[in-house]
Amino acid sequence: MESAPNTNPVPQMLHVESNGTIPNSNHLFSLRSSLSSVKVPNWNGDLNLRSGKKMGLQSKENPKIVHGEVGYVLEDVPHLTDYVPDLPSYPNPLQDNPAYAVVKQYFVNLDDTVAQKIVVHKTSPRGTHFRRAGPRQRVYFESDEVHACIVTCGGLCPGLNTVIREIVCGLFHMYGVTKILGIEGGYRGFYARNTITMTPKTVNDIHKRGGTILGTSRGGHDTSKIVDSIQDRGINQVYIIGGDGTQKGASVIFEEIQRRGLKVAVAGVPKTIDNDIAVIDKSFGFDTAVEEAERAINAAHVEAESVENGIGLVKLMGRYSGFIAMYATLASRDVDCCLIPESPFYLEGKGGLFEFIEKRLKENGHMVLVVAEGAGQELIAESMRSMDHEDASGNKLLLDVGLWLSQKIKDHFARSKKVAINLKYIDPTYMIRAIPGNASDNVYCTLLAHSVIHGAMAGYTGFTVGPVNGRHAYIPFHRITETRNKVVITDRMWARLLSSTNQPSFLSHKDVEDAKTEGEPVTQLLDGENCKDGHHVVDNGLADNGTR
Ligand SMILES: Nc1ncnc2c1ncn2[C@@H]1O[C@H](COP(=O)(O)OP(=O)(O)O)[C@@H](O)[C@H]1O
Ligand SMILES: O=P(O)(O)OC[C@H]1O[C@](O)(COP(=O)(O)O)[C@@H](O)[C@@H]1O
Ligand SMILES: [Mg+2]
Repeated sequence: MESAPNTNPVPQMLHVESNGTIPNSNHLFSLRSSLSSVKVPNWNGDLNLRSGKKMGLQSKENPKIVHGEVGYVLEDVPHLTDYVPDLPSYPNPLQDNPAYAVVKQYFVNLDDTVAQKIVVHKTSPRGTHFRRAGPRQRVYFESDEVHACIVTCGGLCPGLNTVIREIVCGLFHMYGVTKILGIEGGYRGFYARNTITMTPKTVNDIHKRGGTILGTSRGGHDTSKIVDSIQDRGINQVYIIGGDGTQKGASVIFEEIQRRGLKVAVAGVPKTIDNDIAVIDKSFGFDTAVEEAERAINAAHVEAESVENGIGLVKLMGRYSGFIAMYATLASRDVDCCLIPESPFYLEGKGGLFEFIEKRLKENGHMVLVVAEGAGQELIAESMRSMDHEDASGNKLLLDVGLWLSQKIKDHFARSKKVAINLKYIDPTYMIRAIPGNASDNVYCTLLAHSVIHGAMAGYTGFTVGPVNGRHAYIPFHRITETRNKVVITDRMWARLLSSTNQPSFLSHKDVEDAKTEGEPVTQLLDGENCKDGHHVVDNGLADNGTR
């Protein structure tokens, strides 16, 4: 354990040449040869990257966007050389690593980028791209200079320990980094808790455990205290694992570090069990959660079919997005009705839930309902106290739809006296996220860890890593925090679900039309995503698997 921060000074001055250029900026502009025009909005006016002029501090309001031919756009991530002067680079030590040296084309070409949209028309512009993740020929840290730290924030998710383990082992084995600290208990751990020294030995078997060995928390994001702690301890690589809230926090930390002119790479690994993080294909732990959710649905099915007029009701996580409920339903095939936040429903009257339950019980003698925790919140609010409560991170605190729905169904059938039902309610909420990652999530976590390490070592900062159409990319923080993925109820995946359960859509003609307009363009099935304002991505998050 290390308790007292050391005071290892790091460069504080932001050096700008008198002619406004940034030294060592060649790296940054390696794309320039292939670009017809390069436009960087708001960076001290409209400057041209070809001239290598200073770009100003980067932020959500001042993104690093590069335009190329035929509508090519690179939404780039910041690099330490953008604001730290005279940064030397070094050959990547992986060149001498026997495990990697034999791999043909192991290093990523500096000009490689990943397209956000892969389904295009003959006349489509090339569209938005992100920088491809992976090891570079040259790095901006020497192995013994690196002092890394890892922090986990927000809710738990299967695979957290695997990401931690692989960051530690990857830094150690690939880059020879030995100084790695674990920050305990989320963001507040930077200034209020001790740190843990981490080595491959101490993390050796943590991937077999659920949770995070570092602990986590909500709230407690005090930017200046966090950056003071980073600076005081001499930390120069910060690995931040967490969801949308965490990545917003990481973005603010990056901006403060940049403002102070510190040579510190800030890199995020996106985490959320709800799979609602924008841009990336899928978040780690999601598959594991769906698998575990299916076990609960199985139990509900067994209970329901064993009694007369049995109803099994399962509540699953999904605060704003119903991906877990949708995929668990699709995987199970035992579910008669799936309710998610994106699809409003109603209980009474023609086309309502009660009518459907009666019909299914008559047909089959039992039924299984799955409800995502964020579903029907407005309905509950009508019959219960106010719903405007928040947790320490500012997330909406939900009213318990599972208990509410159970009671409503029981009341309805008691009142109608038509059928005597036997309802079993299962709430596996925390069980699906407090488990270790499954095999495929563990491999995915390893790739995420490797990608994030390569990015930080190569001097990139202010980025999150994740697969975009199957290729790992470096994505600027703001792109994954400005919007969240939701199930598009006018998209094919939801149609598949409706056809597998044969449940009512609960939508009027007007609802369908409204949903289509919200998700413009209506050609989304061809595009594979809903794009608004150029980059508002709202799709089912599971691209590149041939399912769309
Ligand atoms: N807008 C924000 N700016 C700075 N920090 C934030 C912001 N939103 C959330 N955070 C911080 O990020 C951490 C995790 O956020 P939370 O929403 O609880 O989980 P998650 O990252 O999983 O979404 C908390 O410590 C919280 O204080
Ligand atoms: O009880 P907690 O820890 O606040 O977590 C509950 C919430 O966390 C989630 O799992 C997602 O949280 P994140 O924002 O951390 O990804 C939600 O589905 C759920 O509502
Ligand atoms: Mg969140």
